[in-house]
Amino acid sequence: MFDRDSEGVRIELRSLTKQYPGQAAPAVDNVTLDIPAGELVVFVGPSGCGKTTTMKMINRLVEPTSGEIRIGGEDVLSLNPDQLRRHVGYAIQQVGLFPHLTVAQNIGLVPKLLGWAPAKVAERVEELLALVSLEPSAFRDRYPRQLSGGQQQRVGVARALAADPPVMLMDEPFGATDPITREHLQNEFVRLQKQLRKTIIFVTHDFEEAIKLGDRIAILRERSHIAQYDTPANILADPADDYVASFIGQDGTLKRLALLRVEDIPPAESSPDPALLQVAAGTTLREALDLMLAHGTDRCSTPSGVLTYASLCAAVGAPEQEGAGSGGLR
Ligand SMILES: Nc1ncnc2c1ncn2[C@@H]1O[C@H](COP(=O)(O)OP(=O)(O)OP(=O)(O)O)[C@@H](O)[C@H]1O
Repeated sequence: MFDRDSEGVRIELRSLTKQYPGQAAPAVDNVTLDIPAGELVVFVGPSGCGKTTTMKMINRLVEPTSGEIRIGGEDVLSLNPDQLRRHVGYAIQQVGLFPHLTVAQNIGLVPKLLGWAPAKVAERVEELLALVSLEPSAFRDRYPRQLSGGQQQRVGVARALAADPPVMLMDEPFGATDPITREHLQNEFVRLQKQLRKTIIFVTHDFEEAIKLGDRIAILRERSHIAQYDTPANILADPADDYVASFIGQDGTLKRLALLRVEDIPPAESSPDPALLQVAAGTTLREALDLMLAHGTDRCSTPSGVLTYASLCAAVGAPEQEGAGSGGLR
């Protein structure tokens, strides 16, 4: 199957349609989309617009009414659905851990089905627990009921990664956690994906989450019609229409600042200035702005030079406001 290589493979959806029996309109209507190898694509859209149906057709938990799906060039509809699902990682909000199996047994389920030797399964479980920041010795023998919601979701993500599939489908995998745990899981996930470069489809109705995680975002309307499919930066800079703009909301400028780091923009002066507020490389422009506001200054120094409030505004095409440095972007 397409997972000879555990790095991502391309997914192609062609005129994909799902008409549930007895429904007047299709839940997904004629969707065509290319998901490049190794990218994380987020589907965002309102409840009922068909995100989950679209995703579940890719691992054939839902059978398409018509259309084509290719993963790594292979025609998914001609594969055996059970075999297919062993090669596509799947993580969902409800986690779906088996209550009577330990954490290690839950994570090892698919590798075991694929016939891995027990020692290799055990080794993989240890590696994955460490990867999702759960201490193996403390967690491997617990049962799901002995874990917090956030810990269960991590085990869910570890299980989806277990057989090292090139494709992962994730349906609100962090949805059931409180905002702090959720942010922590998102940060870990961004770090993981930088290493793993899987092809991931990630469903959420949280646009902030989409911006944070997505290489690209597909903003969906009803019946999974694609309103815009582009990088977070391009969507924020140039929303296709009012519908897309309504997802971005009033604080589009702040969201764009959060996507750029201080080294990404031309400094106002090219040498650092030790007398100014010091901001480390890797800091986002939004964090730099917050620091400048907190220190009551409109200038800061980074390893690549001096940034000013005006240079931040110019970087995201925002009009510079009167009284620069006093919170004009807020
Ligand atoms: N098994 C089913 N039988 C009939 N209709 C269904 C079935 N599953 C989903 N639908 C309908 O298809 C449409 C799309 O549902 P889907 O779950 O894909 O949306 P979604 O965007 O994932 O929604 P949410 O964000 O609320 O999970 C909805 O109108 C839903 O009622």
